[in-house]
Amino acid sequence: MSIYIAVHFLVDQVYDHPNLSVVLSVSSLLLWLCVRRPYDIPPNPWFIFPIVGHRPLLRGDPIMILRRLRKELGEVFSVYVDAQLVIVVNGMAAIKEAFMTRGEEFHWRPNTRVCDLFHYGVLCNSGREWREQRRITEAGLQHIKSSVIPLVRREAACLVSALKEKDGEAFDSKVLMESAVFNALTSVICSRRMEYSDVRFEKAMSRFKENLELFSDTKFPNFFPFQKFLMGDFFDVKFLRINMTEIHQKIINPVFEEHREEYSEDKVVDFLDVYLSEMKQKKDVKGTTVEEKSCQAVLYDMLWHGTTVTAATLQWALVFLLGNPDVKEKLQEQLDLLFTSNEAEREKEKDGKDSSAQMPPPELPTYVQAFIHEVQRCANVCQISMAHAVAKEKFLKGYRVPGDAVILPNLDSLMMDADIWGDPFVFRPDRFINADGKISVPTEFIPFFLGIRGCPASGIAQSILSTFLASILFNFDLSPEVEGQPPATTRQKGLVPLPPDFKSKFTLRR
Ligand code: HEM
Repeated sequence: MSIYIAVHFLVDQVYDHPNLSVVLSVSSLLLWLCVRRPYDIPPNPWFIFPIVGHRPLLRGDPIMILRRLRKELGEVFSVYVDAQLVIVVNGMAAIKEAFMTRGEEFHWRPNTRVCDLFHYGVLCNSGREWREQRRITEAGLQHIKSSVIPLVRREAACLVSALKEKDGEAFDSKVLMESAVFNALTSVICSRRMEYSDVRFEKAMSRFKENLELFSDTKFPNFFPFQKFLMGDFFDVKFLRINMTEIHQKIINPVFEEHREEYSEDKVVDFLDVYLSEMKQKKDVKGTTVEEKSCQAVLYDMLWHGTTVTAATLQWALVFLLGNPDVKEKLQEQLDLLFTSNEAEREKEKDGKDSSAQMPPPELPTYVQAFIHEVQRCANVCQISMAHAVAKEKFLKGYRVPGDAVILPNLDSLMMDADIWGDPFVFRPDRFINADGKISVPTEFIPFFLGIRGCPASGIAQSILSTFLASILFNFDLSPEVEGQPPATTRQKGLVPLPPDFKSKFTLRR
C-alpha cells in the first residue's frame, strides 16, 4: 500500500515538475545499470527492482520462498538482495559438487560487513588464516574427544537436578537448556562451568541472540554497500561489536588469562590448553595467525554458534516430544529396558558425584538415535548452513559464479525433499531404522554440512543432544502446560529458527 501511495506521489510530482522527470529518468537509468544482470549467472526472477533488487519478492517465510524458486528456476538459482547477488545451491548433486568435490574453491566466506567483525576466528575466516585456525580447532577437538562424554554426563546430571527443583511446575525451559549446553561446552573447551543462577548466563544468551539476529538480518549490515561511510549506528553494527566485546570481557578474556597463567606443557587438558600450546610453539613464526586474538575469537565462535544451534535443536526436540506422546513413550520404554539390563552401570553412576540424578548408560538404543536424527532433520536449525563465497570467478553447473557473490547451500532442499523422504513433513523416527532394526542414514542427511567446511564439532553436539535428551526422558514425564495442547511447530524467523516460546512440565517418573 505504501509503495502504491509513493508511486502516485512521484507521478504527481513528475507532472508538476518536468525537470524532476529528467532527474528521475537519469537516476533510474544509473540504478538500472547498477543492478543489471549478467546473462550467464544462475537464473533469477525476471523482474528486478532498482536499488532493492528482488527484495520485494522475498517477503514472507524465506524457506517457502526458496522452495518455490527452486521449483521455478532449478537446482542453482540466484536472487539480488539490493545490489548483492546471492546464489542458492539446492539438491545433493549441486551441493556435493560445490562444497565437497570442489570444497577448496567454495570454502570462502563472503566479504560482508558482519563477516569482517568476526574474521579472526574460524567461523568467518577464509584462505590461509582459516586453514590455520581450522587445523588447530580440529586438533583441539581431537585432544578432548575422550573427556566429552563424562563431562556432558556430569552437566546432564546437573540439568536433571535443576529440573527436579521445578517440582513438576509448568515453566519455559529455554534459558535453562541454553545454560546447560553452554556449560557442557565450556566444560570441554576450557574446564569451567557456571551455576545456573549466575546472572552472566542470561546476559550472554541475550547477547548471543541479539548478535544472531543482527548477523542473520539481510536488512543492512551485510548488503547495503555504502553503510560503512555513514555516521552513527543506523544498522546496529556498533551494537553488534559492543555485544561481542561484552561477552569477551565478561566470559572469554578472564578464562583465557587464567588459563595462560596456569598453563603447563605437561598438563594439556582442554581445548584452550591445546591452543595455548600451539601459541607457544608458533611464538617466533612470522605471519602466523595463532595468537591471542585469534584464540579468543575461536572460543567466541564455538560458544556462540555451538550454544545457539545445539540449544535450538534441544528446544525443537521438546516440541516434538510434547506433540508426539507415542514417540515419547516408546523412547522411555527403550531407555528403561536398557537401564534395567545395565544395573552395574547404574550402580557406578550412583557412586559418582551426583547420586540424585539417575543417568541412562552412554550406549543408547537404536530408537533413541533415530529420534535424534529425526529431530535434527525436522528442526533443521542450519537451514541455509552458512554463507559461502569463491575467491575468484568460478562456474557451477554451467553458470557463472562471480567472486563477489554470496553463496547459500540450501539444506532445506535436502532435509525436506519429498523425493528423498516420501513424507518429509511427518515426524517419524522409524524412517532412520532399516528392516534389520539397524540405524540407516540417507546420504542426503547432512545437518552438520559436508566437506572441508563441515561442522568440526558434530561429535560434541551429538553427545550433548543424546545425553541430555536421554537423561530428561529417563527421569521425567514431559507434558504440555495445558493437557492436550502441545506447543506450536511454526518456525520463527531467523538464521537459527526456533519454535514459539512454550511452557512444559517435567514430572519425576521415579
Ligand atoms: C546441533 C548442533 C550443531 C549443528 C546442527 C551444527 C551445524 C553446523 C553447520 C551447518 C556449519 C556450517 C558449515 C558451513 O556451511 O560452513 C557449522 C560450522 C561450525 N560449527 Fe557447528 N553445528 C552444531 C554444533 C556445534 C558445536 C557444539 C560447536 C562447537 C563446540 C560447533 C562448531 C562449529 C564451528 C567452529 C564451525 C565453523 C567451521 C568452519 O567454518 O570451518 N558446532 N556447524
